[in-house]
Amino acid sequence: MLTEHLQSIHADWTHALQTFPETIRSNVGEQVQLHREQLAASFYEAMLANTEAARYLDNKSVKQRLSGSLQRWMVDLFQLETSPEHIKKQIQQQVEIGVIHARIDIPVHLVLRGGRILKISFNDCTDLSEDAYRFFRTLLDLSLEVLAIAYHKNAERNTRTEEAYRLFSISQDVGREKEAQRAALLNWENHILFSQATGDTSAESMRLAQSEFGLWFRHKGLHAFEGAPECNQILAEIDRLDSSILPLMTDSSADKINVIHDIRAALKTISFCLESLFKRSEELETGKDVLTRLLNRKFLPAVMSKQLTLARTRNERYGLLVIDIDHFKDVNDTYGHDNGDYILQQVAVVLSNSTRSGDYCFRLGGEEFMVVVVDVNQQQVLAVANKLRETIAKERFKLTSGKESLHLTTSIGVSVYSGHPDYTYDMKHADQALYQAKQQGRNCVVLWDETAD
Ligand SMILES: Nc1nc2c(ncn2[C@@H]2O[C@H](COP(=O)(O)OP(=O)(O)OP(=O)(O)O)[C@@H](O)[C@H]2O)c(=O)[nH]1
Repeated sequence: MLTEHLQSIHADWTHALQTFPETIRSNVGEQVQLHREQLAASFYEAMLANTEAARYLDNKSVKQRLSGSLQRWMVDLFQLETSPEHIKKQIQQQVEIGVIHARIDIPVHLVLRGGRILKISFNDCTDLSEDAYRFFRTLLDLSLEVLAIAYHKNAERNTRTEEAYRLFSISQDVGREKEAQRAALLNWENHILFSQATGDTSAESMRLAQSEFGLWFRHKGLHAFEGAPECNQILAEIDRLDSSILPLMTDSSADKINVIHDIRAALKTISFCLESLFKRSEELETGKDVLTRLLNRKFLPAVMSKQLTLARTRNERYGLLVIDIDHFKDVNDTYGHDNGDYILQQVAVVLSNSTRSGDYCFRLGGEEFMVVVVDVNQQQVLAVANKLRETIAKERFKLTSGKESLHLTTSIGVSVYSGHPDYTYDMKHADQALYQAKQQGRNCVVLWDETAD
């Protein structure tokens, strides 16, 4: 589903394809195809000459990857196809590019500058009718508009998450806040019961939304926990209590015992949601995965952008190890989930103890971990990966009974910083190498092969 903004772009895109005759569109498409190398060359020449843009680029990546991607993007953009599905696909592709720009943090003005360079170069290397140039500019502008929308949305989301987190961690002591809000909710319940007993049931003084808890939740909690699904659930329960259940307190035909039960049940749901929100925020506050105490995924962007800056400015390369426990499902199936959890904790300890203090150990999720090995070359990363694999294979992992133990093996996919400004690019390669390690029979290390891409 396209958002409202993108739907209007879809309409404009369709209109542009309908307005310009096929002869013009096909002519422009052919010229883009013919001059793609030259267009990409002038684009990157101008970008590399710009100090700000050059921070995101280097000659090797331009030659090996970026120039080819830019050429493919342009040729794709000027395909002759005009079906609504094709236009939708085109728009979605531009959205994906905008999301990557936001992740890499490439400012929009540089993207616009790129668009301007392409327009000038296309003019310089072709000799076409004014209508053809107009078509070229229209489609390029539509694409840039989508890129900017996607960029803005994602950059804004990142900032909002950070803001919410900051607000919470700066102004609150999470542990104390949790206790205070639990107590506020309990106070409200006591207040309701007391009002019922004394017959003082004026609706306004009883509304949960206006209580200390309600005010805190609506003004601070919602902001701090923004985006969490429990927020809507709490809001819905507050609303249900205030608008449907509380009025029954003054309704002489309602069964008061049932009303009290309903209030209790709603408060229980709210408490439960609140508990899980706080639990997540404690995890967020420390940046640690609750089970293993390793770093959680949330902190990947922060850590990786620091590493990328070091790689760019000080030429300190890093390696990524994506580590997956082999046949972990069998461990759960044979010894139960608690033992599975216990083993994950022990694997995390081995990872922490076997890496240097400057390295970063993440739990990516489930039984998959990642180590960012800092300041290394390819040979050193491979040595670290092999040492880790051997250490884990030699270890005896205890079961919760304390009596038995078992051996485990791991498969490890390795990639080395490639110069790409988007860290997910190298992570994807480490993932692909891990897949190969599993294919090769597990309990092994595979380095991502650059020539295989
Ligand atoms: N105990 C426990 N198990 C988990 C956790 N997260 C994921 N798992 C389990 O990890 C297992 C992963 O299984 P698969 O993805 O099939 O992989 P595998 O059995 O390790 O097999 P290969 O990776 O192919 O060697 C599943 O059984 C998940 O339920 C967790 O937090 N605790």
